[in-house]
Amino acid sequence: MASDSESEGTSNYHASADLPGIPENKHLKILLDTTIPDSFKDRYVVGSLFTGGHDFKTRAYLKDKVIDSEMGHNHIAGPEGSLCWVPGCDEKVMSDDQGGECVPCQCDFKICSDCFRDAMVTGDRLRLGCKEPYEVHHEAVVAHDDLQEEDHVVGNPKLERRLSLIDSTEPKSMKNQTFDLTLFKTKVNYGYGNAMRTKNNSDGEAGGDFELLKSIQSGPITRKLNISATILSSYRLLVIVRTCFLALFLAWRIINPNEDAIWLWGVSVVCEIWFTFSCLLDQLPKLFPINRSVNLDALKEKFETLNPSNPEGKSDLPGIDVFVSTADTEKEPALLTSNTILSILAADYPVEKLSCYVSDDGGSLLVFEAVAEAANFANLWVPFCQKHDVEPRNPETCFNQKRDPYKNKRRSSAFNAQEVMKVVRQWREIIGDESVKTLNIPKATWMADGSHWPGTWNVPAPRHSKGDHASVIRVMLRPGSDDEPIKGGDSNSIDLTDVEINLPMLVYISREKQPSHDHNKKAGAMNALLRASAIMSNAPFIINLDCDHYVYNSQAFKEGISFMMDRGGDRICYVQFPQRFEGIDPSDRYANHNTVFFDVNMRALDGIQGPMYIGTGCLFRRTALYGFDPPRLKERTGCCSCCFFGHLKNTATKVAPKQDQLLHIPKKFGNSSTLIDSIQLAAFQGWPLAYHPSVKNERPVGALITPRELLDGSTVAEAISVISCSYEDKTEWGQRIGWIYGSITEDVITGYRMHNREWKSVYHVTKRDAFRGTAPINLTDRLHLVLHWATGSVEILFSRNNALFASPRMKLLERIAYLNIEIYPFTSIFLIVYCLLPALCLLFDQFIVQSFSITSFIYLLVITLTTCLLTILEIKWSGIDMEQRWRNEQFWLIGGTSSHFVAVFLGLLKVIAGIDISFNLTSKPTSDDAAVNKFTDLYIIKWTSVMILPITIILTNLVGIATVVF
Ligand SMILES: O=c1ccn([C@@H]2O[C@H](COP(=O)(O)OP(=O)(O)O[C@H]3O[C@H](CO)[C@@H](O)[C@H](O)[C@H]3O)[C@@H](O)[C@H]2O)c(=O)[nH]1
Ligand SMILES: [Mn+2]
Repeated sequence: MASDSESEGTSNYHASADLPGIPENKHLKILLDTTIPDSFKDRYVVGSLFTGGHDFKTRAYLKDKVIDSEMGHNHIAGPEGSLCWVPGCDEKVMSDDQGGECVPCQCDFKICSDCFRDAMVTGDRLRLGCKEPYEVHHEAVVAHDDLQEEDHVVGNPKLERRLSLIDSTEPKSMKNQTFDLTLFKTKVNYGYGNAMRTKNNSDGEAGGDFELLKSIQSGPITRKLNISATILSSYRLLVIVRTCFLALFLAWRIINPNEDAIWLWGVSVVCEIWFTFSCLLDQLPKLFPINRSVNLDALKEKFETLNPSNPEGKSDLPGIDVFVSTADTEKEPALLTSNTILSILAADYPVEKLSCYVSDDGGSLLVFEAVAEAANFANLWVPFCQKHDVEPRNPETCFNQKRDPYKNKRRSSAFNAQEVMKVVRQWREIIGDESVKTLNIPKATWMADGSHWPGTWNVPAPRHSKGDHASVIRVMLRPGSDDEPIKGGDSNSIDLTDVEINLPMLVYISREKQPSHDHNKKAGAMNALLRASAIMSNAPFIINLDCDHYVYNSQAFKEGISFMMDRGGDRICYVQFPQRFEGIDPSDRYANHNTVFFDVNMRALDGIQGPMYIGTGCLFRRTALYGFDPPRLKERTGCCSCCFFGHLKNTATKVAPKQDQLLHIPKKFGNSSTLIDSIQLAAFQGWPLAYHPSVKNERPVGALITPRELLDGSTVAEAISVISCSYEDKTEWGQRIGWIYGSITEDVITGYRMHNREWKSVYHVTKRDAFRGTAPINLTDRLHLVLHWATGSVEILFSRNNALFASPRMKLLERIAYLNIEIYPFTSIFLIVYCLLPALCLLFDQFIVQSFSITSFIYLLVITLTTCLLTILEIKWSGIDMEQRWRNEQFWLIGGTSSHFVAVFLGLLKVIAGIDISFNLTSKPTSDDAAVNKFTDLYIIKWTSVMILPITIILTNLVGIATVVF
């Protein structure tokens, strides 16, 4: 038995055998990492469950059998023979002709042939141990033959690059860090795994390099497709005509008051002015719509093709960390999450560059096990998809499986019963039957290996309930370690010969929760993942998916990355894909597809500064999420054709972030120095390829072909420390960094903040839907969803994120679009009044009706006519379905007279009385619901107070008509 104190102080990470409160825990073995060389540690990462948090000690629980199986894994060297000392490498040390170990430098730095070759090939013969250059007579010591083939590269001075290493042996101290933000400087050595060409060589080598680069530049990867000029000009003309008409009408209205019923006149004029105003806000941002297309062949040519800088044709694409959020197993079935995870793992992206992080806010063992099962199944599923080009790569949709195997069959429940019975039996033997009843048997939730689940228990207990549990990290699939893809054989149940069987990294994360801390819902969960992933994989790009949105198009990741890697891509903060839904009734009765928003408004915004961020299906640039400003370059041409006023403004070359911002970086980001150190690297890796020596913020070809570092235990332990609930105390997380807190529609604000910093975003409608999700189809749930969004909008209007206060950097039309989103719920007030007017007139005085209705009639007629024409043109340029467009209009009236009005009410309640509004998680339909009772859900009408108003309107109008008729 090792007591905790024994290992304390020697390391911030230790694996413990003694889990308190676990009887007869024979499965677990003591492991003190201090006795284990670095290179071994990573092997324990996959087998260990890391827990910790605010006042929990960080621990790694490890199982015997895991060690055994890991040791048996064929691409991990056994304990015999020394291993390479290069951080992250676990290859055997180079051997000489006689098979004995050989060390290429007198400093005795042990190195494997691959790392040695890398040090030579990348052109820098820096000795890794003593930092002196290696001698050039390397052929003598390297046993590998293939080095000879690359001699031309080694010998080519033009390709010399500097390989820099972050000294990982240095203790990870979190204090006394002076932050040197070389983020946007050009002469920097970026961390391990990223060779950086030295610039400004005296003999003009850099110029030579760019000659070489030009030869592989095959034109743009992405293109903007303009909408047909005839359609667009008629659209614009119509908008102008309509605006003029409305202005004239209003003027006439104001000049000619109806003396008989001045109240009626006043009310209707106010309503009409508002409608005109909101109509204008809605219309203006739609004047410059665009479409986009991606050329994946060009991407491949630039990033995955043989060239002198990339002699093996390895992928030079940047990494992507995918975040999946889930929070409640009742409303979000674990099977749904597993399917989403599998679709991500099977996406067509280089495995060594892809990681998937699952955030489980419920801390549920069920989700944990589901992720583990998914990881297990991925071994078969991912190569299978690759071999047979399966689409979509979500097993459930693919096989159209009809039931949820997890339903009513919770492994943990069965296991609990077994464990409890065991304890009862033991006690019976010792102290007879009677007293057993009074015994206090722990109601823990047990894991399959006999340990307690550190998260939420089936029978909640202190420190083990929703909202109160330790943090948990478990690496379910370890990152690919080899630079060579591992090809499968046909020993499996399916023949995987020549199919790559390496898998992306998969990590289960449940952040720590305590009742004393606000967890900030999804935004909080995303920020925890943002930090943990920075430490564990630090991909420069992040894709955010809700658990119910899966990858429907395996090329989607590459398509998104194309925009980031194209010229000018360094100024893009995110690429948003449309939300597309499955399981919606064919007639789309309640406009669930939201086509007008996704195909008209968002496309139009894309032509200004960019679409909004809508919570899921979005590819982010990590540094944009960190709250940095975009780089501003004066030599940009041709990339800003979309900007309305943009051309003139962007001439100043400012280095971002500002100097005074830099000094406070550690405080803003919290005290993990690993996290802070990772920022520069993420920025550099996210830049597009250099195409001209004078252009800054671009990276050299081949900088990302080196394999990434392997994870070790202390890294995961560091990741545990950044997901504790106290980490964000006194930092700017949620204020200026990461997903923004305090709003029920955190997504809109998070995107808005980026646009406010002058970042641009891109909207990409792929031919085959990139992602697909679910949406509630019955009226009640639909109205609640609308209520959720509308309340969020009202809330933003009354916050400092109001678009009226936007910085001058934000494009005017973009600002108008955000303003439109913020005020649209208010239209409901005027709409309701306007709808009630005719009925009221009928009830009171028929003469008034006549004078009122003639003018209103003209007004409504023209509005309707122009709207119809505009709609037809919109349909022509966005290609949406006529019927769906009509549904949208219909539902706008339903939502507009109900949810929107309640939203205004709730929003004002919050602003004036400070009463907080909370929304429940949206229930996701299970496959059962969808398959067995197709769309019966559609007709379910549950009573909701939201419907009071539309019903009142209908009744008043009916009564009005009745009084006239009878
Ligand atoms: O405490 C929480 C609450 C929610 N979630 C996750 O957040 C996602 C979105 O929640 P959901 O209830 O499905 O929201 P929707 O009603 O679908 O909301 C839409 O609008 C929200 C606010 O604008 C966005 O956050 C969502 O991404 C977007 O899909 C889900 O994956 C949840 O698991 C958490 O991780 N932790
Ligand atoms: Mn959702």
